[in-house]
Amino acid sequence: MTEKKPGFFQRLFGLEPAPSPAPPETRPIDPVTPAPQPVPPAPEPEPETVPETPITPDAIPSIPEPEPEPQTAPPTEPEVLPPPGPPETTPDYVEDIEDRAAAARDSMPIIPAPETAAPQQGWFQRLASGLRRSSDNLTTSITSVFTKRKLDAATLDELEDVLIQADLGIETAMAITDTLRRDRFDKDVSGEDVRAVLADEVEKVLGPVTRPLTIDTAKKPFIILMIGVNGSGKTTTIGKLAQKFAAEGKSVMLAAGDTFRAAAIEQLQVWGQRTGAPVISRPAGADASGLAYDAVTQAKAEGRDVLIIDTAGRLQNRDELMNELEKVIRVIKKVEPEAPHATLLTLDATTGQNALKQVEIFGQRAGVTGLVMTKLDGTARGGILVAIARKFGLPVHFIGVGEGVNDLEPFKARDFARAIAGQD
Ligand SMILES: Nc1nc2c(ncn2[C@@H]2O[C@H](COP(=O)(O)OP(=O)(O)OP(=O)(O)O)[C@@H](O)[C@H]2O)c(=O)[nH]1
Repeated sequence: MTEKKPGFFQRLFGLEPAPSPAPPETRPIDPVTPAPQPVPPAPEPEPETVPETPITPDAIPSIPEPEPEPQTAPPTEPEVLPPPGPPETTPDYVEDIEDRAAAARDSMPIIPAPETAAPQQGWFQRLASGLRRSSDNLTTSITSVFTKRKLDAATLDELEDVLIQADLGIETAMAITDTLRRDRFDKDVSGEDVRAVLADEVEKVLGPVTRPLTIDTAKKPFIILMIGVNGSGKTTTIGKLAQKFAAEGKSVMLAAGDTFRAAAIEQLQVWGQRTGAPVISRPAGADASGLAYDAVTQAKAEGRDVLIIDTAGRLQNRDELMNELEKVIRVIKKVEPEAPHATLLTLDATTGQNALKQVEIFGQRAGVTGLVMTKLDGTARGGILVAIARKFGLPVHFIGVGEGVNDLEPFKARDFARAIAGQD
């Protein structure tokens, strides 16, 4: 192996970014507002000027919150689990919350699902344009490294740096430079040759994690638990998935398990309205595990095909919040011992290296079965998916490249590899 330049690892690890956006340490509890606002019409997008986390007007906005009342500590978890069927899960109570949910739904305007920014484009075009910041970053750096015609050791070192800084991970960076060293050392090599090797290597890593989310129709309902840090895209992804499943003719129920934020409950109710899926909810501040219990009980009773349970965003290092998540899972298992049938971790691609930590801790605490990476359109750090795939080998089910309803697609290794390497 070639000797590294001084300060190489220091630069590498010194570059680790803080997770973004930084979620609040305490959670506000909001009064429930009656109905969401209609989404404004979409202006034309400007791909060249995508901000770090683009919020397009045609997007599903996170419904703005009223002035928060700071709360110093999240709701505490009781030491002992309530016996099956806590008071708030009695049939009367369930009926009551359903009536209230139905009344709330009926009073809402029908809000069409936001379209993707460029619906006329095929998925690969949208993926490529979503990943443009990542691929431009890589290809520009690669081109600037390959100024000499013959491939030498210094150029390979520089290339390795570039690949690591693009968050691909040390192993993948080394695999790429090793291939070039073996096949092309002291030979003419162009940026295009390097991009081809990059695409092949990325595809090799991502191939094994490309696994679609399969809904087992024998499970009624198939229960999906959506988890992740604050703002990683859980609720939006639930909406997009609900839309997909509904379009496949499945009967879907949603559970507004992010009981900390009134806006998150409303956001889910809007998605329920759009997709025709009933939403089980409780007022903000209610116990999330009790809500999950109600939702599973009701979805079972109604013979729903799919139940998707939202959860409050939580940082992986907030132990008490991770305990609460474990409790939600335990309570779900009381009604349906094999559930959740899928526990999906949403990862915001813009968080870069911190996503590795999120996968590790959420995996340990909540038994993540698959990943959804969102916001690949808002970052130059899309390479992090490669590092995550190599390190954890967890299935990547979906990726999101925008806020529109069609901007979430099943993950495909070859497409991703070509797009990130800037290949058409
Ligand atoms: N650009 C872009 N934005 C996205 C994508 N997915 C979600 N978003 C946006 O990210 C923001 C946060 O999404 P939410 O779905 O509210 O995230 P959450 O994880 O439910 O948030 P909490 O409830 O705070 O934990 C919203 O503005 C979404 O529209 C994506 O793939 N691309």
